[in-house]
Amino acid sequence: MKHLLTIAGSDCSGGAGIQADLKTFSALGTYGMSVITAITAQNTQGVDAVVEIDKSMVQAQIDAIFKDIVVDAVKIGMVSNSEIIKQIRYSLEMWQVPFVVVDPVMVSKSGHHLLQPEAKDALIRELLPIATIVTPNIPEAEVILNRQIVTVDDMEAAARDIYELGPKSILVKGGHLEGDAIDVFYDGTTINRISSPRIHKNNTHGTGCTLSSAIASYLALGYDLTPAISKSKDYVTKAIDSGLEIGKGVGPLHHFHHIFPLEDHYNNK
Ligand SMILES: Nc1ncnc2c1ncn2[C@@H]1O[C@H](COP(=O)(O)OP(=O)(O)O)[C@@H](O)[C@H]1O
Ligand SMILES: Cc1ncc(COP(=O)(O)OP(=O)(O)O)c(N)n1
Repeated sequence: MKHLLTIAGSDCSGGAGIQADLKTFSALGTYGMSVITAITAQNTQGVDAVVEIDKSMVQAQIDAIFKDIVVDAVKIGMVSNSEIIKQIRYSLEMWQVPFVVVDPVMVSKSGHHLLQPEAKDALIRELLPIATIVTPNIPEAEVILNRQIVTVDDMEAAARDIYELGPKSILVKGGHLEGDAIDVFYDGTTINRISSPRIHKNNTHGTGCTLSSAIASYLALGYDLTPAISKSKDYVTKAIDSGLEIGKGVGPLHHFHHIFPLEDHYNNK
């Protein structure tokens, strides 16, 4: 059994953040653990309030896990402020982990800031260089690079430029464009487009959290980056397509346990 850790914010409605991450870990047959950086009061319609956790408590949670349990991969999501970001960098350098997936969460679909604007530089400086893969959506890639991204060619150029900021690889997610859902992967050598049909359903809350947690799970399970991304995208696509109708707004994904039988992992490794 592989042990996965998410360092992220809590979404009390269960669609995004820590809750989506743990559901993904579990559905993919891994053991999930969490370090909470912030508590959000949110639902399918928006974010009502955020309380940030003190950095000393973030440190204490990380230490409690690592001094007792082997961690096979970490996914980092909502990190809120620069103090928490610096703490995460310090703690992960101290404890070391084979794979770090950084989802640079900045703004929720409903438009609420989940990263203080002052923390953007700290996120780029402290977390990108320790990332096995960083997974910005288009608005996040635009903030990181300070320029607009409107086509898939722009996504490719963005992937090359964000790679220069230090991650081992990058996936620019295309959920915010129209047409097929095309993501762009770059590992410093080759650019790949990973495409899936766009699903016209209203339950896409937590797609980014789910994708990054699935990638972390598949890396821990022994897959290389390219197959880990393809399998994760397949997982997200099916989880949207199930059309879970919960809440009055943008609903959550359905984390089917039966989509990926566990033997799949162990036979294909
Ligand atoms: N309507 C959709 N149909 C199919 N795939 C989607 C859809 N929306 C997003 N995706 C996919 O979900 C993943 C998360 O992307 P995105 O929604 O851009 O991230 P975020 O949740 O961080 O904004 C990507 O692989 C993207 O291509
Ligand atoms: C606590 C928390 N973390 C992250 C997000 C953003 O999640 P994401 O997967 O990008 O989904 P949407 O916000 O795009 O639905 C969040 N909302 N809350």
